[in-house]
Amino acid sequence: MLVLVVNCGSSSLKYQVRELEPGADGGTVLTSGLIENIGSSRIQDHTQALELLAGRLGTELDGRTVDAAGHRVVHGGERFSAPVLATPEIIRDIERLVPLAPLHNPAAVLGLRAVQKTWPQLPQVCVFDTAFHRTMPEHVWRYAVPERFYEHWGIRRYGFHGTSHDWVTGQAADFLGIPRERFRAVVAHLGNGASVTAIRDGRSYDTSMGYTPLAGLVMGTRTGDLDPSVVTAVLRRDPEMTPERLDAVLNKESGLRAVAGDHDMRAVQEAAERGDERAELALEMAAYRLAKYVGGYHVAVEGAQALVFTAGIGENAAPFRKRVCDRLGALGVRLDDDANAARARGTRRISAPGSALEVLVVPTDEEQAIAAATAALVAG
Ligand SMILES: Nc1ncnc2c1ncn2[C@@H]1O[C@H](COP(=O)(O)OP(=O)(O)O)[C@@H](O)[C@H]1O
Ligand SMILES: CC(=O)OP(=O)(O)O
Ligand SMILES: [Mg+2]
Repeated sequence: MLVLVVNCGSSSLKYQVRELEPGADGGTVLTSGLIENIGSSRIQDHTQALELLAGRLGTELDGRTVDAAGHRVVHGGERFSAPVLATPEIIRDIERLVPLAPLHNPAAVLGLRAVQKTWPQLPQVCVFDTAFHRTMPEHVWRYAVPERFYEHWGIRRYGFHGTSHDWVTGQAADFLGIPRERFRAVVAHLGNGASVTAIRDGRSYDTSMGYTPLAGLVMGTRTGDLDPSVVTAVLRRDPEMTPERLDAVLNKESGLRAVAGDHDMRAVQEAAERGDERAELALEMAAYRLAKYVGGYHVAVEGAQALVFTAGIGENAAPFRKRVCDRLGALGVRLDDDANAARARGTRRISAPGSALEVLVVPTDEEQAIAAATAALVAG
């Protein structure tokens, strides 16, 4: 079976076509690609990115046709706790969740509809970022707010990047030879969006994102954790400010972009190396915030066996990993500086012998996980 996997991130569209058997692993990759910098002058939006993709597939597949498409959908709310076959009604439900994930669900909806238009008979499956975090206990997913916030509006913590956290957890446990159901870890998914998850008994116990993907770490363009009074204060003081405008400021004009003037980690690192003080400050803020979470989650899981870095920054930004690990000496974390700096690929250990936690880099593979779930659902 040929499965097209579509992963619409906030600034990128990753796709793969995989050949696989239902019930087996993610199979082999026939073709793949990445359309980056969505939102730039070259590629204005996801619709344009999808047009580009349809054109490329025509030539890359050499006449073969895909049997199903699997989509990464960021917000599944409380309704979706497992992958589902997309119907027009399901797509409308995902659209209804747009206010909860303004950077992401619109892209997923565009992707679902664009594929439907191009290949009307193609079964499509939605795989949700929120599903993996459904194992969080109630004292973790609750906010200490009046009950009606949850009852009327579903205001609770959901957590995101679940497909990635799930996949990376399995890979890390395998690498270390620890049975997954006994694996305790802290997994840091650091991309444009970034989140850290406490893994207990191989499952999600806590995670840094919340009601929306705005909470937690300092990200490329998002604030991460913030005193909610900041929101009410700005709304009161700035007569021009509206909730929609402030949403955009907190999601798209904050984080590294606000502090360092650029949202891209490569650019911020280069600026810091040139001695740019704002870039240096942004990196210290981001590393400090992450280190605090790692300490907290080490406690949450009653002693993590491993700290795992993944996604664009986690897999590639060795100086940033070092900044974080250097703050974790009190936990007994010892980095192997050479292993950390080595330009390697694949799952690898970067901690020194005797480190209290194994520190690993594990490439994430959301596409493989989505392909497997898609094939299983379509075949079943
Ligand atoms: N070699 C590298 N060094 C430092 N940062 C990198 C490197 N490669 C990619 N990144 C960073 O990874 C981030 C994008 O991660 P990615 O997982 O692709 O994001 P998303 O899927 O959320 O769009 C960007 O901040 C980018 O600068
Ligand atoms: C949920 C989220 O932040 O996704 P991304 O990292 O793709 O922006
Ligand atoms: Mg991503």
